Amino acid sequence: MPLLQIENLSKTFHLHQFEGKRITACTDINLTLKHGAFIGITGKSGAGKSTILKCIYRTYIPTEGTMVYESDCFGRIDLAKATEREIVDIRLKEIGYVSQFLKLLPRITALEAVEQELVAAGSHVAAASAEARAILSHFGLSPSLWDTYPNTFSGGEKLRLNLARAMVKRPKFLLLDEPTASLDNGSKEAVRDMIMDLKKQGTSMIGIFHDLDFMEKVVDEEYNMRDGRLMGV
Ligand SMILES: Nc1ncnc2c1ncn2[C@@H]1O[C@H](COP(=O)(O)OP(=O)(O)OP(=O)(O)O)[C@@H](O)[C@H]1O
Repeated sequence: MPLLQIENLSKTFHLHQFEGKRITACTDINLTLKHGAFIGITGKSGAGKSTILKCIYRTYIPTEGTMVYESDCFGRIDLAKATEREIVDIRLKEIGYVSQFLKLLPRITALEAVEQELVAAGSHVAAASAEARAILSHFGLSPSLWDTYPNTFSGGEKLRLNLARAMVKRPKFLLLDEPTASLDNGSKEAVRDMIMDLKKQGTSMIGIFHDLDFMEKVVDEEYNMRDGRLMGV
């Protein structure tokens, strides 16, 4: 059994404020992710790449299709039909999501944001603090920023904090939406090291990339998206 089997996935948005206009972001997506594998997806802006990741993470509820996932918590489960409670549990313990956009509660410092992830997953506070510091250093987030609020961080700083938050829990399955966007070469190296490290430990991943050189060095399989459809390359 693969880790994730997506069949006939489609997502259509209904824009009620525009007289019911519809936008079909992705259509008839079929994808198999084996345990421990890394799939890379490229494609033009607006092709529907992020929509696939957001359906898997259940930020969006798919319009059609199934996404059967081998969960540690629940066994085989269709993420398209899982309850909100099941999704919350799976996000907490199994699936990480990284993007450049950061949604944090106000007045939570960068260090606390990483510590919280670990504590929510069951770590002790002292251990969480040490691990959080180590991973923020790994991703080159300046220690002078650790005790400040991330809402003023640059795009690259937000991304590095997001990477630290998602990767520190060593999730079983990681979704990466442009994990190297707006990073300098040193930070890209840190992301690559962490990806290779997670791969060695068996983490399965799906990532969206505009940086094809970076992608080709880390993924096992590549797909290209065009007009909402997924094609092999
Ligand atoms: N919440 C939403 N409501 C309405 N339309 C949406 C929504 N999310 C995405 N879309 C539309 O779906 C299409 C695909 O968007 P998506 O973000 O998946 O593309 P993408 O390939 O990830 O693009 P990019 O590389 O620019 O991030 C776009 O036309 C977008 O406007």
